[in-house]
Amino acid sequence: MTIPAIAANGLRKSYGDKVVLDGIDLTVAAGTVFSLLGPNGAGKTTAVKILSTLVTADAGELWVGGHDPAANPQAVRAAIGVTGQFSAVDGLITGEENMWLMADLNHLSRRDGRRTAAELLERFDLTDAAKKPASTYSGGMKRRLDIAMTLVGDPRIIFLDEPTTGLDPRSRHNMWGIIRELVSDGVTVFLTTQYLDEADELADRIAVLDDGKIAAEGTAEELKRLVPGGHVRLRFTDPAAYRAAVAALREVTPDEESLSLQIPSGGSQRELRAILDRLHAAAIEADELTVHTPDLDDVFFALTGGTGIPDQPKETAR
Ligand SMILES: Nc1ncnc2c1ncn2[C@@H]1O[C@H](COP(=O)(O)OP(=O)(O)OP(=O)(O)O)[C@@H](O)[C@H]1O
Repeated sequence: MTIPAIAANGLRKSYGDKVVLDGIDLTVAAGTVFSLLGPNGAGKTTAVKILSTLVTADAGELWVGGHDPAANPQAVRAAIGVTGQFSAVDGLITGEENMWLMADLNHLSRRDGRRTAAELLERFDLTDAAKKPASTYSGGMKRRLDIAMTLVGDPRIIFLDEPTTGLDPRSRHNMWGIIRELVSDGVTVFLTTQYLDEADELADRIAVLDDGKIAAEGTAEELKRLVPGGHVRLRFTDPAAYRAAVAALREVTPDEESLSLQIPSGGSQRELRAILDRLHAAAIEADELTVHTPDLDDVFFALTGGTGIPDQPKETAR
């Protein structure tokens, strides 16, 4: 068995009376993306802070990059990079100067530091902005600079704490490309996010954090199999047709206001035909029929009672 890049066993942390992490177990294989998914305040940042040695745990066995963060924080720090809500970017100096500072902190020679900085600025499309103060950068540019600064130390494990929160769709997709590139270089990524589509898109494994506990853990596909979220949705413009359909079909969840109804379904041809046959037999014509397969939204709502996840565009209809 290979040694995991990150492991936690029974991780606990409270602030006063508030239990933030209530016995968390997780394992992250080297070279994979692990996503800790949860709503605001779920404890994601606290978990990152503990694993990256910024905060000490109350209890639990931890293992990061071959070391125990509590016993050997320096060794853990040498193996990891952290970017996110507590960004290291200094807005008063230029992007390039931020990179040079990082090179100094990593004890690179002046020559190596300048070369590495130039290469990373180029890689993250920041060469043109390199001589401008970082305070003038857009949100996406700041995040890219933050990651570039982290990579100066060539970490094998990177913690990305909500790397795309607040970014526009284009910058989000850029960031996803950067994360994929890191993984293709063999880096292990520990990603926290409140976005289900982000976890679905990037993560090899996902843990859903809710109320200080891991509510479920697995691949996106495994998590989706946990919930019977699949359904067919029919929409009508004619109220009479809508009412006739509600009467004609079985297991219907009607929504009077939108003149639509849902029928649980795995979306197979046979199931669809059964629905269409019934509509046909009753001479009812729906104005719209969509098939929805379960997605991480369904998983999340089933597991957590639907607290606090922001609205996201649903792209599951076909
Ligand atoms: N230093 C602290 N002192 C007291 N309470 C804290 C401290 N840090 C975090 N908390 C509390 O712990 C809980 C979890 O916070 P944390 O920042 O880990 O959540 P999160 O999942 O990262 O959420 P967000 O998406 O808002 O960053 C919150 O209720 C927060 O108020």
